[in-house]
Amino acid sequence: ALIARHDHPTVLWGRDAAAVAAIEGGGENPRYLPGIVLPGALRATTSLHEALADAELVLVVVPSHAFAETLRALAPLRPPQAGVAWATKGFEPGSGRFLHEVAAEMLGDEVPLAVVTGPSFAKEVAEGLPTALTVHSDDAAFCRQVADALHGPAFRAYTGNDMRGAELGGAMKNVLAVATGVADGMGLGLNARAGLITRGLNEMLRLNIALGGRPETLMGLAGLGDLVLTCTGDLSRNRRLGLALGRGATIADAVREIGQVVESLQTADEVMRLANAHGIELPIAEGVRDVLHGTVTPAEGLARLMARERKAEYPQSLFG
Ligand SMILES: NC(=O)C1=CN([C@@H]2O[C@H](COP(=O)(O)OP(=O)(O)OC[C@H]3O[C@@H](n4cnc5c(N)ncnc54)[C@H](OP(=O)(O)O)[C@@H]3O)[C@@H](O)[C@H]2O)C=CC1
Ligand SMILES: O=C(CO)COP(=O)(O)O
Repeated sequence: ALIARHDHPTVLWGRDAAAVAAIEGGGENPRYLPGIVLPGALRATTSLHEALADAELVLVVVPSHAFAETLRALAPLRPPQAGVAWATKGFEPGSGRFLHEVAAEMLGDEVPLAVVTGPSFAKEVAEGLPTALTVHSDDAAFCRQVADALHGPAFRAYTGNDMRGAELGGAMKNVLAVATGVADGMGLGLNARAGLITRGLNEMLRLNIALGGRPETLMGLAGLGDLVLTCTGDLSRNRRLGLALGRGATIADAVREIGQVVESLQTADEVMRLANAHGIELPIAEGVRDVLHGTVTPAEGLARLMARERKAEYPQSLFG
């Protein structure tokens, strides 16, 4: 909708014929964006072939568990001129690979790739509310092309060249949003929420540095920006999962009630796999992983965090 509003001929592909018909015929996505009038210029189709014909840019926005299969389907249909960007947040479930690694393997090293990420609830973007996010790519020209398509009167698209850091931020904030949701659901107060956000940012920074990433990416829209949004905004599905668990709901009931993708359910495992592989302690992310697996209750998770030894806030500088 955003790109179509910027006068780019835009074709949305979806697999649900009824949803596609509602968008194409009625200008509305009744399940995911009810009541929001989509631009008349936005086309929709169930044919990936039709969606990709003549495309100059492909933007993938499926959940992380569907990322690889979607790239596999689009790879043979992608016009040679079209680079591939994605707004998906997470890792490849099971392998923990970064999505830019999956994309490079499936599409080949010569295809321009970009990560679109930052604090951007879909509903607010669709409503035309002011939003700022960031596009990261190793290909500067493609990065500018993606940012230009998104940038407009109500949308600021920044650019960068740290795909790894940008993807790590988008993935980790979903896990940390569950933690603040749990704390708020348990009624632990505003101090606890601010403490979790700040120490959560510290977990992002430490893992990113262990992976060889740049701290400024995590201090920007891809990290801190999205962390604050998702840890405080009740539009976040990951935060809502935490809220429900903190109030005593079961995971199954909470997920059913939310009715949309909750990326942390997969990402928490992959974040901890990455952290363990690099010998990095992430007590908040680990607590979320264990609560999501049901091996620890929210109260036990809290007790575990509070019982940790006192230590320096920054044992060593993160900024060199
Ligand atoms: N919503 C948001 O505010 C933001 C979301 N993101 C990220 O975007 C990604 C998608 O999230 P979001 O759109 O919100 O999730 P939703 O749960 O709202 O929607 C998921 C969409 O992906 C489709 N889908 C799921 N699996 C497949 C598949 N195998 N093949 C094709 N289509 C599939 C669904 O189709 P169907 O209805 O047929 O199941 C549906 O249209 C996530 O990684 C999320 O973190 C990033 C920024 C903001
Ligand atoms: O990524 C998002 C906003 O930037 C959406 O967050 P949730 O997936 O938690 O709803």
